Amino acid sequence: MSQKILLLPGDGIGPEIVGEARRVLEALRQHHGLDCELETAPIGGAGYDAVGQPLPEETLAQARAADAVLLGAVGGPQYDTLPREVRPERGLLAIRAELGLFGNLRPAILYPQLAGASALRDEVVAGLDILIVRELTGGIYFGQPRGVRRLDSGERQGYNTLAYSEAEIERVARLAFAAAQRRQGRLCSVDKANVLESSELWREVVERLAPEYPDVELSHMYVDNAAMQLVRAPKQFDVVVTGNLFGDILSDCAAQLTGSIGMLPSASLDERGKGLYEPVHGSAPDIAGQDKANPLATILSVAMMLRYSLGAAGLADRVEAAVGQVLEAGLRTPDLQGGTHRVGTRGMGEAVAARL
Ligand SMILES: NC(=O)c1ccc[n+]([C@@H]2O[C@H](COP(=O)([O-])OP(=O)(O)OC[C@H]3O[C@@H](n4cnc5c(N)ncnc54)[C@H](O)[C@@H]3O)[C@@H](O)[C@H]2O)c1
Ligand SMILES: CC(C)[C@H](C(=O)O)[C@@H](O)C(=O)O
Ligand SMILES: [Mg+2]
Repeated sequence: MSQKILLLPGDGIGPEIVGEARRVLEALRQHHGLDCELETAPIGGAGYDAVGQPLPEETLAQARAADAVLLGAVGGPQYDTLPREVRPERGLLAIRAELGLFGNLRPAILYPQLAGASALRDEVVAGLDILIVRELTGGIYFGQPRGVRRLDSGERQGYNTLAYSEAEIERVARLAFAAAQRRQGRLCSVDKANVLESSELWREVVERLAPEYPDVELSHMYVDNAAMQLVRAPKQFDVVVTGNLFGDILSDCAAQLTGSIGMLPSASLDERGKGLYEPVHGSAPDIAGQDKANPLATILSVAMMLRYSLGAAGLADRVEAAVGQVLEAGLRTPDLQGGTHRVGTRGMGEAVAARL
């Protein structure tokens, strides 16, 4: 049966990179029998421009009806002065919450062809393959109360709430334990349990689950040390599980180990494994519309979509192999050092599609 894929290009470089992902999907449809229908809908600033909402109702309905969703990126300086409730980023947070996408898988893999492009020395990063499992629908991003209030002194105070329930911790921890079982069997839970009560509970719940996964070696690390260890000796990590804000920050940090943030895909999954797929990076307004953005994070997100939501692991392998081949051939977008052929967004997308 034909599978429905919803494309949400969003803002900035979003339409450019999703355009290249579409090219890859069309190559799979034409040459490898992928039976899919592609639809497109606005989100973020594009949603605001279209109907005054960063997550239009129609877009949400289409996302619910789709087998999988691919998102580019949202946001841009032209939207930064809008009221908070209608800013593009709220549209992204809303679709994650509405679809119950609590488990965000962010693999950071160094392609061997990009060894010299990593921020770290070859011997420290060669063969790097980390999976960051970020909790995505809780924590300080969603905690209530939140807002800006007037204090008795007359000055304003901005405030947010960091809260995690046992159930929220347990479901993301189980996802991470299961991922570790399929990988090297090591799970590091990252928190700030020396200061935060929410982290103390996080650590307790993760620890309580450990006996159910005897084949996984569990460790705990404070987030400040984890940031340092990621750039000191990243290969000590196999799977990292952490909260929403810590995971946001650590995944951008891990991106640089792989050569560029333009290389990091992600999958945001619900309880049943249905998902939204998106590159880890943002809308990159500084390079938008210039054919400079690296589309590989989005194309690799398509591979994750094929593997996790569309039951097409073989096609996922093909897409990842095609990415390896274009890097092997020396093609590089401006964000990637080295190589022999400078290409733009389109040139990179066409090269991957051609190898399919
Ligand atoms: N998932 C998302 O939609 C998402 C994620 C992060 C940031 N944002 C939004 O994006 C806007 C810009 O945020 P930012 O500048 O902090 O982060 P960003 O990730 O957009 O850009 C950071 C830097 O990385 C570069 N970069 C990012 N993606 C790239 C790619 N594919 N190829 C080459 N270079 C790339 C940019 O040019 C920029 O120099 C903001 O409005 C922010 O809220 C959205
Ligand atoms: C744009 C923003 C809401 C988003 C986040 O913080 O989750 C982004 O930084 C990400 O990493 O997906
Ligand atoms: Mg981020």
